[in-house]
Amino acid sequence: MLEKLKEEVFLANLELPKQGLIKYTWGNVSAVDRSQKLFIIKPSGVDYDAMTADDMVVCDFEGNVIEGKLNPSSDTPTHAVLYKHFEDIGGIVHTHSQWATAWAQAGLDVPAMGTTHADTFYGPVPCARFLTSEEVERGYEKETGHVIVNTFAEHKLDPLEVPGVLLHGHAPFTWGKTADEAVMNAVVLDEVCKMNFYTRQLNSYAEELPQYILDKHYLRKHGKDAYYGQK
Ligand SMILES: O=C(CO)[C@@H](O)[C@@H](O)COP(=O)(O)O
Repeated sequence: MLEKLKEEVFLANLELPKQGLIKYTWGNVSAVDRSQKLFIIKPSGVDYDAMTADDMVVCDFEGNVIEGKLNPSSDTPTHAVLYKHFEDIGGIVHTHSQWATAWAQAGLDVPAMGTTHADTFYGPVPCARFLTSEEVERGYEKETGHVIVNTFAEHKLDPLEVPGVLLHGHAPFTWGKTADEAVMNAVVLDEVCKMNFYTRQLNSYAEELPQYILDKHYLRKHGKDAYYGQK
């Protein structure tokens, strides 16, 4: 069942260590099949060198395992909530990549300081609040998903325009139309966190990108009048 998508998810997971986004098993990638209301995610805590496409786990939008011999990622309930509420996304990534995690631990939104940011994220990437002890008690990973969804609702953000978030004290989640796009967005987010850090070291008063440059860069790559690349 869903063999092609399993292969895609497996390969996207292997990209995380290749891109230097994770150490050990500190991350996960999933992708969804909207027609079947099912998603595929990597198994929990399995060494990337030992993992095969056949180890991928099929889950429903409640996080129940539908097919697979291994336990799914511990973050499966978060992915399930995001697929349920962000109806246009096709893939999700969670990492503990160094630079984005440093910003998450600092509890800072990631401002759009340059066009590297604007090519992918149409505005600042928000840092969602700490979970409360009640939320952790109620269901840590599921409530993590709800905190992300509520953060986007409060900031009136479109998850396709801002395809990522930081969680205070934790790390980033990114997403995209596919698992590969979600991985690319995780790479970009980590890079812009690093660039922003250095920018603020060089000039703590460095300004955020003016709105018209943010518009220009985001919209030339995305949206109906996009002209970047071979469109
Ligand atoms: O956030 C964490 C650990 O803090 C987990 O996402 C990470 O270790 C990945 O766990 P899984 O192997 O996907 O269960």
